[in-house]
Amino acid sequence: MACGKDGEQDSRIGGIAASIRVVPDFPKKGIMFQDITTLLLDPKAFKNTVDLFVERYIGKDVSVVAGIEARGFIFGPPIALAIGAKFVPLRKPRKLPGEVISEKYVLEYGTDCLEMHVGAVQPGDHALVVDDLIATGGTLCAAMNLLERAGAEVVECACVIELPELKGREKLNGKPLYVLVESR
Ligand SMILES: O=P(O)(O)OC[C@H]1O[C@H](OP(=O)(O)OP(=O)(O)O)[C@H](O)[C@@H]1O
Ligand SMILES: Nc1ncnc2[nH]cnc12
Repeated sequence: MACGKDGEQDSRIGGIAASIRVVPDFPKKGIMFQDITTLLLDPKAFKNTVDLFVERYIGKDVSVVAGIEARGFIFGPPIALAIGAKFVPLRKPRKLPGEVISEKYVLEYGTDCLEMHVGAVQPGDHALVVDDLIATGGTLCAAMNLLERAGAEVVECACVIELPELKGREKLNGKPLYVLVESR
């Protein structure tokens, strides 16, 4: 969770958490869907979200922000622009036109695959992986595998929301994960 130097929660977190709508039983029964589209409707909450990430990563030698399709494409690019890093989209299969590397993974509700353009990331790049949410951690794991296969060092993963009961953090092989809010 985002805390200040004295360990207290940043005062912006409450507004961010309150702006996220929770939709029960979407897209199927038993899933409490964390809907960030309502956060995007609140310019103050959206700006505070991006600012909190930028404040954490500016000046930290991050050379690439990798955003995960689709919702990582909302938060990743403004962070990349603000910290002076390149943005690399990690896309669902058959969307990227160039040569790709692929990683399959298991989701809370199904399976999927992520692809990255060969050459987008170089050995020696320092990567930050950005997504809206970590559930089981499978998506972030696949993203990190792609970046590491390309020779990058993954510095950290950053998400707006964590579903702690799914223990996705434990799947990240000790890689640090920074989140702003826990699911309600
Ligand atoms: O931690 P995990 O269990 O892997 O799940 C997290 C992923 O699930 C959601 O994306 P989804 O696959 O639903 O795709 P979308 O963003 O295209 O809707 C979310 O945006 C994360 O990317
Ligand atoms: N509960 C959830 N809410 C939103 N996105 C998700 N992706 C996986 N689980 C999710």
